[in-house]
Amino acid sequence: MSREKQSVVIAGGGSTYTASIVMLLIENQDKFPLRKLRLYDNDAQRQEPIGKACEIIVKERAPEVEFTYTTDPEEGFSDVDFVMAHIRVGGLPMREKDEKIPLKYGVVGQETCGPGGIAYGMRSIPDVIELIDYMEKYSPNAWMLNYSNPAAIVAEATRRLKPDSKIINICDMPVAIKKSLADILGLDSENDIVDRYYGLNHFGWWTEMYDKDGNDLMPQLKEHVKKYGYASANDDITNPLLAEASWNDTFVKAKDLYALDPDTLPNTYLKYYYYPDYVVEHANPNHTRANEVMEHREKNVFEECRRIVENGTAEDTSIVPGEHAEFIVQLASALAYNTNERMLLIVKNNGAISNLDPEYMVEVPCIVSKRGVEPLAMGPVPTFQKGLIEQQVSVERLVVDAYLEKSYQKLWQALTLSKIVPSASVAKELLDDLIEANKDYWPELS
Ligand SMILES: NC(=O)c1ccc[n+]([C@@H]2O[C@H](COP(=O)([O-])OP(=O)(O)OC[C@H]3O[C@@H](n4cnc5c(N)ncnc54)[C@H](O)[C@@H]3O)[C@@H](O)[C@H]2O)c1
Ligand SMILES: O=P(O)(O)OC[C@H]1O[C@H](O[C@H]2[C@H](O)[C@@H](O)[C@@H](O)O[C@@H]2CO)[C@H](O)[C@@H](O)[C@@H]1O
Ligand SMILES: [Mn+2]
Repeated sequence: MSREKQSVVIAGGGSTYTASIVMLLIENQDKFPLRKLRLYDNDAQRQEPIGKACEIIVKERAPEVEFTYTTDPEEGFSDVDFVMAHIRVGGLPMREKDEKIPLKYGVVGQETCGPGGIAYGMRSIPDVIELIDYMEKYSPNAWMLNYSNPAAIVAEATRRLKPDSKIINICDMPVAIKKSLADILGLDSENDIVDRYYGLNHFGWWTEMYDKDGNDLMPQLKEHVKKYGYASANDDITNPLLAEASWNDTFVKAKDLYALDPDTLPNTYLKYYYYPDYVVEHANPNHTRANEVMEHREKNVFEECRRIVENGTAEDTSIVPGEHAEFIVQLASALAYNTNERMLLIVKNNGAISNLDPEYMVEVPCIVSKRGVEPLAMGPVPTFQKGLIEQQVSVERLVVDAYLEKSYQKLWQALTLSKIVPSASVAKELLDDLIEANKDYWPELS
C-alpha cells in the first residue's frame, strides 16, 4: 500500500536531538515518506551547523525530499502536516541556573522537577504557545507533537490557553525504561511490551506489563528490579543511555523506588520526590547535569555536524537515531496512517484515571489513529499515588495560574507545595533568586 507523503517541520532546529530525528526520518522513507523536511529555530547561528549537516544527510540519502532550514515562521510553518517541537527557552545556560540555584538552598536542582522545572515552565509557556500560533496561522490542519519540557507544565498551559489545538505533549522516558526492560527480558524491542501505566509526566507508575501473547512479564521484571533497578544485571550494556554514569545511577536507583511500592514499577523521575536528600547529597553544586550535557551531548553533536559540513559528506557519520526519534516518528505515523497504535501520551484525563479530576493532564496509554488520541481506562489509583499526584498536579496548575495572572503569590504557593521544597521561607528565597535569574524571560510578577 502506498503511503501519502508528509511534510514535517522540526521546531528547535538547533536542538541536540534534531540530527538524530532527521536521520531516523530519512532511514524510514518506506514507512513514513516525506515530501518536505524543514528545520525552524529562532536562533540562526545555533541552527546553522545542524541545518547544513542535515542538508548533506538528506541530499545523500533521500534526495527526493525537499529540505530547508529557516528562522522565518512563515517559511517554517507553511504547508506542513507535522510540527515536531523540542525547543529549550534560555538554552542550556538557563538549565544550569535552574539546577544550581536550588542546590544553594540544599534543594534538588533538576531540569523538570521542583524549582528548576517550575522556572523552566515559566520560560517555556509563551514560546510553545507562539509555535502553536504559527502552526495554526500557516498550516491549520497540522499536528504539533511536542517534546519541549517541562512537558507537564506545558501540557497544562496548552490545555488552558489552546484547548482546541491539535497538540500532543510527549515524553520518551517510559520508552527508554521499557527499552531497558526489553533488553533484560531478551525481547527484540520495547514495542513488544504492552503496558498499563498511570500518573503525570515524569511522575508515574506501571501496574502491568505483558507480552504480545498476553503473558504476564511483571513477576520476572519485579525480581530483576528488586536487585538491579532498571540497569542490566551484568556489564553487558546494550542501552547507550546507560553508558553515562549519571543515567546509569538513575536506572540503578529504581530499585529503591520500587521498594516503596512493590505493586508497581516506577518512573525513574520519582527519585527526585522519594529521595531528595540522597539526590542533593550526591549532587555537585558547581557541576550539574547541564554541564555534563554541554561537555558531552551538545559538544559531540555540534562537532559531528561541523565535521560533516567540512568533509561535505555524512557517509561515515556517527549520528544514529535512538528511541527518542523512534517514538515521535511512530506517533506521527499513527496519526498519518491510522495505525491504531497503543502509546503512552500526556492527555486530558477525561476519566482515564477514575478517581482524579477529569481536567488533569495525565500520562496514560492511548490508542492513536488519524482521529487523534483516545486514552484508555486505567481505573482508580491507590491512596499513596493519589496523594502524590494531587500534590504535584496542584504545583503544575499553580505555575500556570501564576503565569496567566502574573502572580508572585501563586508562584510562591507552587514552590511551597512542591514536595522537594522544605518550607515557605526557603520557597520565598528561591523565588526571589529565580525571578532575578529569569528576568529576561518571565512576565513581571506582582
Ligand atoms: N519530553 C521529553 O521526554 C524530552 C526528551 C528529550 C528532550 N526534551 C526536551 O527537548 C528540548 C531540546 O533539548 P536540547 O537539550 O536539545 O536543547 P537545545 O538547547 O540543544 O536546543 C533547543 C533549541 O531550541 C531553540 N529555541 C529556543 N526557543 C525557541 C523558540 N521560541 N522558537 C524556536 N526555537 C527555539 C534553541 O535556539 C535551540 O536551538 C528541551 O526542552 C528538552 O527538555 C524532552
Ligand atoms: O539530562 P539529559 O538532557 O540527558 O536528559 C533529560 C531528558 O531525560 C529524558 O529523556 C532521555 C530519554 O529518556 C532517553 O531515551 C534518551 O533519548 O535520552 C534522553 C535524555 O538525553 C526525559 O524523558 C526528558 O524529558 C529529559 O529532557
Ligand atoms: Mn520526558
